[in-house]
Amino acid sequence: MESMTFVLFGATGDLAKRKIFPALYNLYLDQKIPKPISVIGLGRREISDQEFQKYVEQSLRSFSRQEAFDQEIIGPFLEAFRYSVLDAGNLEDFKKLENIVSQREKELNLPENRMFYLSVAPEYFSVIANHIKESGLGTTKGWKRLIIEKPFGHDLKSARELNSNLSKAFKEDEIYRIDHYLGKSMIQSLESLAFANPVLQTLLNNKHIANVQITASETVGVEERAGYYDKSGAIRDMFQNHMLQILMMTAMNMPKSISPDEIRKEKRKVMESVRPLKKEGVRQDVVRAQYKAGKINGEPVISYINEPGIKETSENDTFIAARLWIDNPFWEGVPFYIRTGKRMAAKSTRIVIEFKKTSKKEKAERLNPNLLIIEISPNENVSLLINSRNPISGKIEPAKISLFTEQMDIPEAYERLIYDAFRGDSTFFAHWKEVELSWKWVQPILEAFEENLAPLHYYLAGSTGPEAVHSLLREDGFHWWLDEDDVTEDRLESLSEDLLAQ
Ligand SMILES: NC(=O)C1=CN([C@@H]2O[C@H](COP(=O)(O)OP(=O)(O)OC[C@H]3O[C@@H](n4cnc5c(N)ncnc54)[C@H](OP(=O)(O)O)[C@@H]3O)[C@@H](O)[C@H]2O)C=CC1
Ligand SMILES: O=C1O[C@H](COP(=O)(O)O)[C@@H](O)[C@H](O)[C@H]1O
Repeated sequence: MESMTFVLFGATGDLAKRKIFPALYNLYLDQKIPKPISVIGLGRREISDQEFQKYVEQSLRSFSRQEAFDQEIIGPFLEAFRYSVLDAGNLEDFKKLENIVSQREKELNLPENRMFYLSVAPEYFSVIANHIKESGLGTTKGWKRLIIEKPFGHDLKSARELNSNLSKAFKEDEIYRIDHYLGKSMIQSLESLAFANPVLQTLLNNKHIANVQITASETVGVEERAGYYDKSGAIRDMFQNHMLQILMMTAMNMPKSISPDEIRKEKRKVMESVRPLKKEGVRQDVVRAQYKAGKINGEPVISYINEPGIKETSENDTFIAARLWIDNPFWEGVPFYIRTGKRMAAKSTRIVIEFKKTSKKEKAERLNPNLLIIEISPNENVSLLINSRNPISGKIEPAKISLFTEQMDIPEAYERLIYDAFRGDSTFFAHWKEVELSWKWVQPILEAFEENLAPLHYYLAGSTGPEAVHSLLREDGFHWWLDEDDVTEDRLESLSEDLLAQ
């Protein structure tokens, strides 16, 4: 890993405090950080280098995964940090920054490798990229990289504009678009799950699969982000990026080789094959909804429109579900159901793959279909629900084969992604083509919502979504699996018992 300068725009913000500093520190403790490194934090407020280092230390004490705060350990880490005041709109501030960066490169004898992390509001992305170019900061004898946070655009047009602006200063292979779901360990394991298990590889196609269900349910509400969320909704906040990324990772074919280019090429092919929607047809395949007051874990929860900062007339979606078809020879005829929502019964991100019942006997005896269950968070697990004969009763009973990964103290998504960016590995960052294809697919849905062509449904906080999301599957003869309060071991046990009782 080459030494570098890590330039952090938005160093006084929430994301830096909760995720970026702790990720850097954990990488440092795990010896996965370039040595030496220069870190330059930027924000508008006036603070000294010493105050900034204290601020970083506080963030580590509150949010670091590993607790190692002896002065001889934390001291050298903090010593790498400097701070400079910068207003994104002021080119002079960038020229001043260029001096600080160059001076530190000389002091530490660093090559001119510069990583720019934009942890600021999206309206600053283009101007910052432009000023990096104009000030000479981006003209180096080493490499330069840009890490950019979501949201990447607000719709197809704005995403294209943003990309065109960024590409005046950075080439595609220098841009690392963060989608933190791609940093989750189970998502990263999806491709090797099939690759390392020919038995699964053979089965994951339309000959054997009845449907695929992808869920990301959250118990939290809009939190302190009313201003952003009420304009974004579940469709832009979760669906266009995280959910479609999970779809691509789940449905892609085996890449020819495990390289960033090949993996991203296969992901792109999935998005190219997803059957486009027309805005007039959105209501048939998409369910949008908003939460009303309810209870979560026995505690009362207010409705979305009563959340601080949300207008009582808001028709924003806090839940979205869709039925998608992938028109390629592997997945032709297999519906993919995707849903995500806030204030639902449980926090759970998971993929459930339902196998077809192939024999008449299976159907006649109403046996449980086989399920491949991939739990992404908060638990990480892969399990297979199969039917087996109980040697004592002679009955066929569902049994679960679990492939537990020990719950070690595994690195957080931001740690993995920043480490990959340090090494120049872009596999688990979103390529522009993936982002563009996702916005293109989502665009008719945005238009249908705007033109009220799809009704807004309601669901109770603490539920599993509106009735319409259940009828969406019922129409096809399916139902959502593991849809009760929790996806725990107990839940799977009781599922087995329910099926047995049928
Ligand atoms: N927070 C989160 O959990 C997540 C955030 N994101 C994304 O990360 C980015 C940052 O979010 P977050 O940290 O929450 O935002 P905050 O509002 O907490 O912080 C914004 C940062 O930007 C700086 N800033 C504001 N205006 C300017 C300006 N004109 N010029 C230079 N710097 C400026 C602020 O500096 P100062 O305060 O000193 O003025 C502050 O450091 C956003 O794109 C957000 O969408 C993505 C996923 C999750
Ligand atoms: O990007 C986002 O993700 C979080 C959910 O992330 P998770 O890792 O906890 O599953 C979501 O709460 C937030 O609204 C969204 O912006």
